[in-house]
Amino acid sequence: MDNDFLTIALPKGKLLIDSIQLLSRVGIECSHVNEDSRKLFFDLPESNAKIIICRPTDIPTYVEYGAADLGFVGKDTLLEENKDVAELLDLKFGYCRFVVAMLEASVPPKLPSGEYDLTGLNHQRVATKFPRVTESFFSRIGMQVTPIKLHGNMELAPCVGLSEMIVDIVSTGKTLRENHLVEVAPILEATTRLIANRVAYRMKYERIRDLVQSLRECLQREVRV
Ligand SMILES: Nc1ncnc2c1ncn2[C@@H]1O[C@H](COP(=O)(O)OP(=O)(O)OP(=O)(O)O)[C@@H](O)[C@H]1O
Ligand SMILES: O=P(O)(O)OC[C@H]1O[C@H](OP(=O)(O)OP(=O)(O)O)[C@H](O)[C@@H]1O
Repeated sequence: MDNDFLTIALPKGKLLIDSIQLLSRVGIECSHVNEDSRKLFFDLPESNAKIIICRPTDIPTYVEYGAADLGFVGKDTLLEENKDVAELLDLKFGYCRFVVAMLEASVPPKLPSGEYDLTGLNHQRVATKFPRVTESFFSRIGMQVTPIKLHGNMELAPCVGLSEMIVDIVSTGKTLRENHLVEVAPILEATTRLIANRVAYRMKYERIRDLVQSLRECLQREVRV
């Protein structure tokens, strides 16, 4: 094993461009990497590294099995996939929030604290791409729900009677508004994280430590600017 060589898994989709820009800024020049071609891996001999492009939800799996030493992944996906990987750094980009939402017409009353009273929704159905995060949130507030796993367009589910609620990512809030949905509870905030395979983290410790340090310094410089 070349303990200086890194295979880095990047997610196609919303997080790809920021991931490429950040890596290029810390000396792993990969600005030619893109998802427009069908090419899924890119050798970077000058950086002694390789980039592989994966579906965002598959990144923790590639890293857990060691097919990639490192991966860039949203905290939402990391929590949902629950793989045995090391979370090394919050990369700060790709900010989004997880919320519970439901149709405007069915929102529950509010408590004196200003929060919605969700207790009347016990045992209801929740459409989501994130059943683990959903169950864990509701069990934390003493409720049980039935998650219905979907792969996209969760907002449709309450509109057609598939579920009473959804748990999904909100960024601008436009998708909720356009489908007459209202946020009734925040769950958590997510940003992109750097994760590592646990064995690679030990075997390639110096290379990974130096990269983490460069990323940290780069992120701190950005905050100061
Ligand atoms: N509207 C959004 N605004 C900001 N970040 C988002 C938004 N939606 C998703 N994200 C973040 O980007 C990550 C990847 O989202 P993207 O939509 O590119 O892929 P996906 O379709 O969810 O993944 P997959 O194809 O594996 O199901 C999410 O896990 C989340 O961390
Ligand atoms: O608050 P907004 O800015 O409207 O963003 C929220 C939308 O973004 C995500 O969907 P995405 O575009 O990733 O589509 P998908 O559900 O098919 O993955 C999420 O699932 C919401 O539908």
